[in-house]
Amino acid sequence: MVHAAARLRDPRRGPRVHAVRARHGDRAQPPAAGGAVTTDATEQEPAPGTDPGAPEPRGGSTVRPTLQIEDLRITYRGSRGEIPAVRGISLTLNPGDTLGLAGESGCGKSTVAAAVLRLLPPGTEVTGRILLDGEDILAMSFGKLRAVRWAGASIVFQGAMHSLNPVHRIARQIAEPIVLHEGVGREAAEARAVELMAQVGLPAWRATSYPHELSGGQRQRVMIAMALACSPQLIVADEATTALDVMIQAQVLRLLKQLVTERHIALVMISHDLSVLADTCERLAVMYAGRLVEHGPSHEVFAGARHPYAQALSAAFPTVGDPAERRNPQGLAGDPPDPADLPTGCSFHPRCPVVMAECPTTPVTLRAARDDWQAACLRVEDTGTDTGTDPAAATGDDLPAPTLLTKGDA
Ligand SMILES: Nc1ncnc2c1ncn2[C@@H]1O[C@H](COP(=O)(O)OP(=O)(O)OP(=O)(O)O)[C@@H](O)[C@H]1O
Repeated sequence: MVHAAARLRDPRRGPRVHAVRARHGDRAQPPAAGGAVTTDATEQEPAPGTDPGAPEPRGGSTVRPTLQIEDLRITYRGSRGEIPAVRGISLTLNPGDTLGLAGESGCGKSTVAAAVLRLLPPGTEVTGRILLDGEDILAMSFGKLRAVRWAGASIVFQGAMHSLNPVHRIARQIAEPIVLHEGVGREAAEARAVELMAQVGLPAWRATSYPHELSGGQRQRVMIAMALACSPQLIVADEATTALDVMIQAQVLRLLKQLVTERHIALVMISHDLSVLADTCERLAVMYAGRLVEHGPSHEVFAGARHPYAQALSAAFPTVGDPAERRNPQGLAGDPPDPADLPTGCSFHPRCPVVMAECPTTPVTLRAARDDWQAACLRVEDTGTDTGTDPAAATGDDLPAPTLLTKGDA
């Protein structure tokens, strides 16, 4: 299970201020001008309250989380100035957990995904912590990071055609990470590639095909086979099936779900489509304007979200099944805010159909609607059924200083 509980950080702690620090190593860049980052008090106090989840005892033993994200904040820096795309996200996935990450375009989903494998552009500022099997991704040397990509965690993006090398045959491409990470000879690695192809439903004769000879669904399967090649503990699937037609999408999703279950892999699946996430993942997290606004059991969130934004998102999809319970899709007026200029109080209040007088002035973070279900809305009564610990409260001020990503990360 994914754990998240909503203990609010002690407001007396106040906002944390970190000095910007460039990591030394591969082609390191100098620290950003100014040398310090302060996030405004509105946003910091109280801090977003999802629990990164202390390792949960299972059958008497302690399970080390596959992925632990603690108070992650990400700011892009470029010609458009500073764009705070992620504003304090905490999540924990244990082995075998499946988490769907949903939200409209621009809410920060892909930024979180890219951060997990440190694939953000140079100059991006990251604070908080990302632990993969206990190892700090942001503090890792580039050499170690290279070893972790594919073998520890792999990512499947939308648009496999662009991710595959057009001049190499399929088996060779799937074999590549095996050769690279396991020191296996090319012939043996390609034999393994053919086995992997069988697991994702691709016939052996396709081993010698080029990407352009495959359909979109087949190419996406190749990407999944590559993602599985080095038996990672974590797969991040970012809109991995969005471009596929519905039949192929259903097949690929079934396959992914099956492989994840069989191999006890943790899965973070990103999509605009809440219904797909609800069908594939056991838990659902909804993002808005760089923050989590709801996090709970998939089917329950999809059927009865607590946050008005998550409600609107799920109402945008038709339900199937019992005709008596069927609903027509409904839209949501307005657009997500500019990440660099968020509305005060609850960021969603200008679009909220049930906005209250205090919403524009009162910052709101995740509240425990239930021990396994949180929503960031003033209308949600905080049951205080917190099962975990606030990362900051648990560790004091020991969260690392921000990392300024360097060219070596790209
Ligand atoms: N490389 C970048 N440089 C500057 N800003 C960026 C960069 N990548 C993303 N952003 C901005 O960060 C914010 C979050 O983008 P992100 O792609 O993470 O959202 P998303 O929820 O994944 O959207 P989508 O579903 O469209 O991929 C957006 O405002 C986006 O414009």
